[in-house]
Amino acid sequence: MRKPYVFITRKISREALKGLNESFVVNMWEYEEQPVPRDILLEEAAKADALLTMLSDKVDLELLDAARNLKVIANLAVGYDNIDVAAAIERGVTVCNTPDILTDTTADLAFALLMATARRIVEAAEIVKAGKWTGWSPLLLAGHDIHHKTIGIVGMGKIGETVAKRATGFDMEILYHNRSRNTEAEERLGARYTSFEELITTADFIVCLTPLTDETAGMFNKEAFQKMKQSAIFINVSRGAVVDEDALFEALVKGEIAGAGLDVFKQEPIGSDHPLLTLPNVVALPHIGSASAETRQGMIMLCIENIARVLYGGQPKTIVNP
Ligand SMILES: NC(=O)C1=CN([C@@H]2O[C@H](COP(=O)(O)OP(=O)(O)OC[C@H]3O[C@@H](n4cnc5c(N)ncnc54)[C@H](OP(=O)(O)O)[C@@H]3O)[C@@H](O)[C@H]2O)C=CC1
Ligand SMILES: O=CC(=O)O
Repeated sequence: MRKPYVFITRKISREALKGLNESFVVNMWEYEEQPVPRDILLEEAAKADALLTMLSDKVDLELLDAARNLKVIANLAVGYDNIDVAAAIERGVTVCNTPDILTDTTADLAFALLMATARRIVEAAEIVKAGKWTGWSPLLLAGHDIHHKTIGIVGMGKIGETVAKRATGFDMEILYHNRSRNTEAEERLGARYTSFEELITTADFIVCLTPLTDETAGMFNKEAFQKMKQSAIFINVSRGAVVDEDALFEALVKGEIAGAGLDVFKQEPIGSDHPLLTLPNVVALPHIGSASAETRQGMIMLCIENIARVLYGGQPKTIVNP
């Protein structure tokens, strides 16, 4: 009998594959930092019973139509906007992601980015390393206070709540906006539900943690940035496409807002000549929200477990139900 074929779209440790190797034929793209080329992905998908994908792999109709044997896609991310989930489900393919396991690590990064942007940590460190620190002065690199300010979280889900928990330690007032109220966060963290409009006009820190959907795409546009306080700092750890990056650039250049901390971009990797990267009040990171060694290892093991469960005919631990 043919053994099920599993294709992994990025190099991961062979050690992690032990649980799959006994029962399945496993193959992987052997590069850690380079995504699998599209033609190879399509060829592999055509043979695969299971795919372990990255958020940079586009799983669209073309791929799904080529993937006649495919039973499960395990995406190494909680976000799944890279996958046409409805089309996968229609074809009987189970889609899995990695919620929960990355929540704390991503919230740590979001809060670190907020702090780095507010307190100009990257600028300050660069000045010291470049030998440009000429001495102490009263307003040298004076940034914005974080404590006792108002944080507005758009997307108060698992990660949003965990960022809010960190904000309580800084005595911050917490506002949030979702499509539906999160009463648990209100009770546990003292968060207050507001409209999107109220949140963006009153918060000192606006933190985006929604998934990328048709509704959230471009939600931070010119109009939104114009409504923010001139002292506001915008933090995005969601997906780049929730932001109109030209509008953000304009808002920063015109001083309509004070700064931005960005872990995600519309085009990843962002080109080094992108206008946003020329601004001193932008802290830009290479999409590292969940990138701690422990969490990434846990995410890989969860994907492997999900694949094994589905190929053995069972239910995955974490399934995407849009
Ligand atoms: N930068 C990085 O490395 C990482 C980025 N992420 C991103 O963070 C996202 C959130 O993850 P997680 O917290 O686990 O997901 P959750 O599903 O737990 O939370 C998402 C939240 O967004 C809200 N939301 C959805 N649509 C809208 C909308 N149109 N307007 C306002 N709020 C909305 C949801 O509430 P409601 O349904 O009531 O609207 C929910 O509270 C991921 O989808 C991913 O894109 C995640 C991990 C790492
Ligand atoms: O961006 C990362 C994710 O897990 O989603």
